[in-house]
Amino acid sequence: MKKVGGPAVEMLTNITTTLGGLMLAWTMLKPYIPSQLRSQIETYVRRLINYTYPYLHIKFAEFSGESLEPSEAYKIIQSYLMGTSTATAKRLKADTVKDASSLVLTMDENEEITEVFEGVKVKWTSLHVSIDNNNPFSFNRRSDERRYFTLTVHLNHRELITGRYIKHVLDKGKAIAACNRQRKIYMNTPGNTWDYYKATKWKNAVFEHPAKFETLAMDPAKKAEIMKDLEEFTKGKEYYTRIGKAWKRGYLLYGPPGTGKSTMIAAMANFLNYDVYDLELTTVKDNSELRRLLIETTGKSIIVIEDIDCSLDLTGQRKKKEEKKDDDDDHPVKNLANDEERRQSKVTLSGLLNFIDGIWSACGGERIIVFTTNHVEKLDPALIRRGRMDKRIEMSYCCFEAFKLLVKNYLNLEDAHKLFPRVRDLLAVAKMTPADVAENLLLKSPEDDVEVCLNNLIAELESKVKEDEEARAKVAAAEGVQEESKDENGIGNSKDATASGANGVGF
Ligand SMILES: Nc1ncnc2c1ncn2[C@@H]1O[C@H](COP(=O)(O)OP(=O)(O)OP(=O)(O)O)[C@@H](O)[C@H]1O
Ligand SMILES: [Mg+2]
Repeated sequence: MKKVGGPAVEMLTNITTTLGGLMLAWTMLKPYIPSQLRSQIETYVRRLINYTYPYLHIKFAEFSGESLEPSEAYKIIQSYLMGTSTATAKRLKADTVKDASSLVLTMDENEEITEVFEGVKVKWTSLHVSIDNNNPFSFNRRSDERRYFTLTVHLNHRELITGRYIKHVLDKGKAIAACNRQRKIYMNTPGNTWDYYKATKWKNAVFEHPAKFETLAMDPAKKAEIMKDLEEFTKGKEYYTRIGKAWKRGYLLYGPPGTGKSTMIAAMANFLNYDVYDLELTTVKDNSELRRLLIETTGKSIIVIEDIDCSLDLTGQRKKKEEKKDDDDDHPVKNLANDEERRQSKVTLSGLLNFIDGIWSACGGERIIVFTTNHVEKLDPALIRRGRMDKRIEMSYCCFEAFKLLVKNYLNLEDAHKLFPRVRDLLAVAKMTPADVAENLLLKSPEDDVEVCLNNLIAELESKVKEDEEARAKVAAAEGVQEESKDENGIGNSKDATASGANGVGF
């Protein structure tokens, strides 16, 4: 790259200074010059400036065209400049608040900063222009004010700046914006189908769930695999583009209540720094409302449909008839509560599948969709087939490793305890969820200590083992009665077969 130095720089600086003086004089004289002559002079001056002025200006306006939304480029540059201006600008302003605790500082209006990129000096100016507005009733901020960022650099470096530098600014700006933004949880609220403004809409709140993978009690190898999978997904933009697949990933979390499915979703959101859209399907009136809601979701988000088996009748007509009775037996409360909503909602399985498959390609990407269920066997295979649900994660009963993590979280106990071997033996046979184990590890009174909590847990595990044994004995007894009745009807049973084999009597 050719650099201008010595006398050339001096000459250009002189020209620039002279031009600056002339422009000031022009601004003062302008009102006294007839308009026709004025426009002619302006045209010649502009030509002269373009010919001699050695700098390139790139302007980024806050609002472009007729858009009511601030321009994406402006917002990204604003974030980018937060990093540089905090260190170098003399006048800063507090712009937004992160996590309700720390201020995010940005360069003040009409302030400028410089930085050096690959040895080239770059100047950023933040401009705020107020425009006289004759309409006293105007509520539109845009008609009164204009904000810009201007990038100034020597013309010699045009290629570097419009290529590598701008890319660097956009990449870094996006990363800073993601880091500084307040994460939100969005929930869809019931609305009125006939009135657009009262239709189901996303309402949001700041997302501050404390769940982390570090505190999630589950098999460590499984946890590490999930974290790796998520990490690869976030870095996979190029990969997804290359293979021509939308940048999304589907997770199905299944397992009994209290095994940590919802906690896992919160941990995922915190790990990835994503927003969460908690989609309550029972309040969505029909497929078109569902489509609108999904289109309104933004990138870097997790879209969650909890208890997919109870949300809607998404198991298809075929299964509906066969399993209607089973469903009612398994979820008496959920089914009664949702019965009315199910009748009203016209969201269909195929509607949901179409939107899951179709929407992503239209709306960019970086979205994760998570379904949770307590009854994976009841879901229509179409809903959870590979490609739609890329990863199925079973959240299971508490194992010893998970227990050790819960003890560390709840009782601050990192070392082994003399009661651990007993807990290990019991957990190997008893089915207890992490939620139930955690409940026993909570200190409920000032006298409680580690030993009291562990003894409580052991007592509950023992009674659970006993209950399970009794239940198994009952089932075995019932099966024995059935076997006997088969014998009486002259049908052979397995015991006879084993006995004859043992006696060496063959064919
Ligand atoms: N694996 C786990 N690790 C740590 N805490 C857990 C775990 N599982 C459950 N918990 C604790 O139990 C509570 C309930 O768990 P959670 O709501 O995540 O269960 P769930 O599987 O979503 O249940 P449901 O099927 O009823 O929705 C959580 O608030 C958390 O404190
Ligand atoms: Mg849950």
